[in-house]
Amino acid sequence: MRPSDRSEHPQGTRATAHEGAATGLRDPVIAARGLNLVFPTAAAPVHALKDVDLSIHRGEFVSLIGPSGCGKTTLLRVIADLERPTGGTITVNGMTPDEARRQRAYGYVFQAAALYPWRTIENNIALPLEIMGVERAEQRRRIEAGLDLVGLSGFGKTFPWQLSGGMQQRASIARALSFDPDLLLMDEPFGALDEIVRDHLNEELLKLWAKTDKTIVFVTHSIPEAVFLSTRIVVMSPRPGRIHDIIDCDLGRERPLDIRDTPEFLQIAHRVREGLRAGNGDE
Ligand SMILES: Nc1ncnc2c1ncn2[C@@H]1O[C@H](COP(=O)(O)OP(=O)(O)OP(=O)(O)O)[C@@H](O)[C@H]1O
Repeated sequence: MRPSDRSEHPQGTRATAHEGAATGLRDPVIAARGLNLVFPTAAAPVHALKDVDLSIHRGEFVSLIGPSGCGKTTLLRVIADLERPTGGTITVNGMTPDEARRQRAYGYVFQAAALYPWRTIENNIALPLEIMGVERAEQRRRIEAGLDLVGLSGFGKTFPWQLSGGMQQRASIARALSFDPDLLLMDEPFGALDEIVRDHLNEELLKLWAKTDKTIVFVTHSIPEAVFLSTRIVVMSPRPGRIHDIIDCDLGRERPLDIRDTPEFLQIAHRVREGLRAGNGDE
């Protein structure tokens, strides 16, 4: 771990050891330093992000958790170049977010599946490939691989409305992965789904992550979801939006659903809950 990263763990010490061991000295995929974002509004400026320092390394699964309005989505949108910070610096794959977006360094999965209803599932997945000018045969190959990866083989010719909410979200994940980005940004992708479907998709996402070694940044409101999925959990607090704690989640890569009943899991969940409480109390 480099000295400059120490400020990222305001209250955590375990995270420090883990990050060093797991990631060595490789350049971070995402490096935010002193990041600030103030939205000018008619009423009063909103300090959506304040002094955010965060490094995310290749192959990590990092969740952003915190109460409504703490800046989770804003941080994800800054990484994706959908918002511009008003202070500090951020790099994505060593580039500015603008360059990273142009080079299609990431796939983005929104809260709602956001599939085009007039396109079949395979044509939705093909959309980024069409925009990139990928030739037809290669498009076909990638569509099939994408459908297979998210367990939707055989559903390519259906329309979004013919699929359940969970299947639609899988299709949107396949679309985000169609051009094989190393980085996947996911904004509460399973928030609207019922618990059983969500559990299942959490398991599927973990398998996909293990298989592809992507770097994933995942926004959630759910403590169990964050602990189940993540290698690190960034606990954020609101007004202004900032990082309250970064918690190491060293449960190994193989995580069956019943890991959620183990003392290790419950201990991490407890720490996240405490962090959320303390962060809210700081207001
Ligand atoms: N375009 C905007 N203009 C003005 N204020 C904004 C804008 N986008 C976000 N905000 C404000 O910035 C703050 C952070 O919003 P953000 O959506 O990032 O929070 P969040 O943690 O993702 O919340 P939620 O969990 O409800 O999605 C909030 O106070 C929000 O109202």
